[in-house]
Amino acid sequence: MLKVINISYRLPSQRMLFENVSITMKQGNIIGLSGDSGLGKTTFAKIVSGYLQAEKGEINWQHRKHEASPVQLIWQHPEQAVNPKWRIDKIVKEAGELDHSLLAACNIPTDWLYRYPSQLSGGQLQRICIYRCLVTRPSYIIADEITTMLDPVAQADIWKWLIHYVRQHQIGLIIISHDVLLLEKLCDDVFHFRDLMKPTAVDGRTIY
Ligand SMILES: Nc1ncnc2c1ncn2[C@@H]1O[C@H](COP(=O)(O)OP(=O)(O)OP(=O)(O)O)[C@@H](O)[C@H]1O
Repeated sequence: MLKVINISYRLPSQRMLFENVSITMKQGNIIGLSGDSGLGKTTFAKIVSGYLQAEKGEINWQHRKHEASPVQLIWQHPEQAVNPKWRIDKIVKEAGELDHSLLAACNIPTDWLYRYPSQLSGGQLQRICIYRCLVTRPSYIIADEITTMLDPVAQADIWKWLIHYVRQHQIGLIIISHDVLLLEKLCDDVFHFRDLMKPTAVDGRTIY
């Protein structure tokens, strides 16, 4: 179980961005998170995956001993998530030993490993970022607008195998998107970010 309990975040300007956000999910569940621009969804994702510290609140998970965070974030802009001066083989090996069966599952031909990020399309580079996330064997993944910049065919392609993979490996997935129709198609449940902040969430909002 991933339990996020009453987390609050204050911006450098001292304005509270959000207060008492709670969510509970099991491995193997797929949850959609929508909400207006600027509500704090990306900030929430960064906190839960360990990139930012909440002002208060708790994040708990049950996880086997592991070096990498059990909650991994896949970013919206893959080109900003990788070092442009590194070849792809170096980028992926940074996250873990090369796993050829996972490369095949991600539909990544080995010749991509000898290219630089600028020599791959946005969709191809996002696959590399997804591989890099999966090779750390996460228990949970937060996918923050990961296909927004892709054409519909590339979008459908990524979701088809990623959803299959997380279901097969019992990984919990939170998908953040403005596309509510897409969320309704892919997810077991869809929530508006604002609903996670309701006062009723004081003792932790339980999904399922
Ligand atoms: N380090 C920071 N300094 C100042 N303001 C920040 C900082 N980080 C986030 N913000 C502000 O916090 C608000 C929430 O940002 P965030 O990216 O989390 O929202 P979001 O809900 O993901 O939006 P979108 O749907 O547009 O991606 C925005 O107004 C943003 O400008």
